[in-house]
Amino acid sequence: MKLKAVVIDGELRVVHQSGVQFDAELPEFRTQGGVHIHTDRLTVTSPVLMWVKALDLLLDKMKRAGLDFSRVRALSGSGQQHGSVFWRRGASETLKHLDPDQDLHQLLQVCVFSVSDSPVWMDSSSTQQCEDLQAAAGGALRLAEITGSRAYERFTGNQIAKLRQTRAEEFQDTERISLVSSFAASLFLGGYAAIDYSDGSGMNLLDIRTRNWSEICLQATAPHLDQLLGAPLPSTSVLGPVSSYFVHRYGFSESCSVVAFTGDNPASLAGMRLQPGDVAVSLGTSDTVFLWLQQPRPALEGHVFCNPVEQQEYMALLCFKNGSLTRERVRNECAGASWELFSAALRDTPLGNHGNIGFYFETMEITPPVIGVHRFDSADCEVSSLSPQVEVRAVVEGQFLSRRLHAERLGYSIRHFVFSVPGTRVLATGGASSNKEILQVLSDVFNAPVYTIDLSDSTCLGSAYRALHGLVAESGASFVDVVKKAPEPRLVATPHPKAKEVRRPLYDDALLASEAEPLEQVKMM
Ligand SMILES: Nc1ncnc2c1ncn2[C@@H]1O[C@H](COP(=O)(O)OP(=O)(O)O)[C@@H](O)[C@H]1O
Ligand SMILES: O=C(CO)[C@@H](O)[C@H](O)COP(=O)(O)O
Repeated sequence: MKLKAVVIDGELRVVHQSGVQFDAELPEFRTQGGVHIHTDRLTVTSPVLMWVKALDLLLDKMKRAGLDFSRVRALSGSGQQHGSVFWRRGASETLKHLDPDQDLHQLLQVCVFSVSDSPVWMDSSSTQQCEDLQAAAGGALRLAEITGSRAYERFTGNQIAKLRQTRAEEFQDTERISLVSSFAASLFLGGYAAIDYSDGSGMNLLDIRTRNWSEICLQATAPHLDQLLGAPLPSTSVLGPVSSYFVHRYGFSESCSVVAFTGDNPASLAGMRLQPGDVAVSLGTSDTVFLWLQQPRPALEGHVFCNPVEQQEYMALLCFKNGSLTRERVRNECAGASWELFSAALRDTPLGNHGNIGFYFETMEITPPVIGVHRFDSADCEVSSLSPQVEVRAVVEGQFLSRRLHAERLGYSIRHFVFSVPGTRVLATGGASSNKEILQVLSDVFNAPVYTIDLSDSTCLGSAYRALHGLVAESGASFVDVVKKAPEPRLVATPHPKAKEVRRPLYDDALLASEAEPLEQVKMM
């Protein structure tokens, strides 16, 4: 988990990149993977001041590297979706008068946040609040029709309801609630930034058709919540100029525009210049699969968000919690903690893994909502272990099989695409998309060609593209036109000629078995 920055020039070339790793460079916050997992194993938070301090470090690194901030015409950004920041009463005054001689961490460490540990996307502790919200909205499907998703524990509205019920004093002391994205934008603006439609769709609070807060959801969550949230705005909005703090401390121009920040997945859609018909697979901390949608058709599984670059359109997304961290654990146990050895194991084992497969839901999964680890040998018998090399392939094939199954279900439910339709491109991004062997398995399991963009971090690049678009969006210029000079995605893997053949008997059988019986057992654990 990192805070990262990318700077592009007018030709869309990347001219600067920097990053700050939370665990390693800010050890005083004692996070693992950027988060604290609480003793109930359900509550997951991050210290909000760690994010603030990371921004100080990042901007200092960029300055030391010689970046001329005065040439930056616009900035935007993205944050992990769903996470929330609670500003204490009086914080807006503090934000307006930041002293450029001090760093942000010093200025904001006392009395600015009513909750010091922000709930993040990995949290799954608000089940009761989810049930309450669905009951108030008239059921899970009705809630999905309004907000694009049934109630999910990590969605911000349910986290807000939980905080109001369990920490009433802190809640009373809150004057504004931001998402991680609008929180970061607020720091640059020196005032509260609006939540954009796209990231706002991950809250179970926004009506994705009217693009306004849903009255039913607001009322079921907390009194006067609209005042705490502020009005949502289009994702392409210019929110204002950068604050005088950044002008004096880093030399930004007074006319540098702050364009609305958004969620990491929406930003990634922009960074990959996703087109209708493409399937994006993001292999970051979470694995996500997302598509461009023209019409919203919300279902009980998956999410529909407002589109971050085309105001009238949408995107569909599936999120899988047991992604990179699970692959890392198997790497540590079976491949000597080395990605090279992990990749070698994938090269040395055949597609289909001789019928061995595993499903590794080490923490409560989001899609599907189950927990437990199950391995099956070639005779479909459940086994307690596999040899190290086989285990490596089993985890990657099992993960992508599950991604494909749920994406196909989403595809069918929105009647949008079916894999193996000629021309379907899988666009891969996120940290693990730098691993060619992992991408080969993705291509084989999805039976489609896999493409990447030069930068494995499409969220950052997407934020830079969105900043550029924000400068001209009001005049009607389309995002596609603004980014047409960007390099085309590169083909990195094509499916093995036998992918389809091997897939049917081995993958689909294992898939049906896992989703029916074993997972039913898991559900009862
Ligand atoms: N060579 C590699 N092979 C497989 N996975 C990798 C490799 N390098 C990094 N990763 C994975 O990428 C993840 C980080 O991805 P990143 O996109 O930076 O995360 P985030 O979405 O949280 O910003 C790490 O958890 C790590 O497991
Ligand atoms: O919960 C979701 C999407 O709904 C996650 O995808 C978060 O947006 C965080 O992702 P990482 O960037 O940490 O993988």
